[in-house]
Amino acid sequence: MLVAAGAGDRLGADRPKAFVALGARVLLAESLERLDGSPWIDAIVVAVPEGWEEAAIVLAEELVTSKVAAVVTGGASRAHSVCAGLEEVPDEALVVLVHDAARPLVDDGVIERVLAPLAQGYDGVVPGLPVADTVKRVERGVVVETVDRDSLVTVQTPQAFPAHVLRAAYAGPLTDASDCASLVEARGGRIRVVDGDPRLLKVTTPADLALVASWL
Ligand SMILES: Nc1ccn([C@@H]2O[C@H](COP(=O)(O)OP(=O)(O)OP(=O)(O)O)[C@@H](O)[C@H]2O)c(=O)n1
Ligand SMILES: C[C@](O)(CO)[C@H](O)COP(=O)(O)O
Repeated sequence: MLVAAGAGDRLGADRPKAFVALGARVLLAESLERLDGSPWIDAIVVAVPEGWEEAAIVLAEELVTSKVAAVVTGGASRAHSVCAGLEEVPDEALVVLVHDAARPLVDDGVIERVLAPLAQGYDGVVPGLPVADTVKRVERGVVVETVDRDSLVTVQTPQAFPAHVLRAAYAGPLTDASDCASLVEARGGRIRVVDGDPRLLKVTTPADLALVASWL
């Protein structure tokens, strides 16, 4: 599943983030084409903002993608968009991989890394990166604690789950979960972390967009 229904307020563009230019085409095109070309992926459900469904269908046709099973209207939060996408995931799917369109530079390396540990019985697998900076907990502008960063990672997508585990997690309250794994964790699920990739940077600000464009 490719979630692309965010507004992109922090990017400050005149259109939803998935449809801003990245190089010669739109941001959504990059991850869509990469997932479509992956031998590990059979079907793709794309969630886009209301009013952008037709644009996404046209884009998929222009890219000559062959695996787009459905384009759905996303929701008010990422979790609601994932929920909408899950409705269209084929019943026979055993594994669901959820990826942010805002991370265009997805490749088969990270897809293989998140899929492999599922065979060992994990309830989910996420790519993570070590924290490079010192981390402090702050209250009203004053440091209250310097946090031990050795056990911390920042988490990326794609995130992979057995389909029944992800469906069960999204059948309950969505809370304000910022990623899929946190809903699985809340039900006691065991999530494995594998190596992420700095080039899987999430395009959030204009500086991120310029950086990712320079890597293309
Ligand atoms: N209602 C939402 C919100 C986010 N996303 C997707 O979730 C991913 C991560 O979201 P992020 O880029 O962090 O947030 P945006 O809502 O897109 O950006 P902003 O918070 O700046 O508005 C993106 O691919 C985004 O399209 C989504 O499908 N539906
Ligand atoms: C899912 C995610 O990309 C994992 O890092 C991230 O939580 C989404 O960010 P958001 O800003 O909370 O939408």
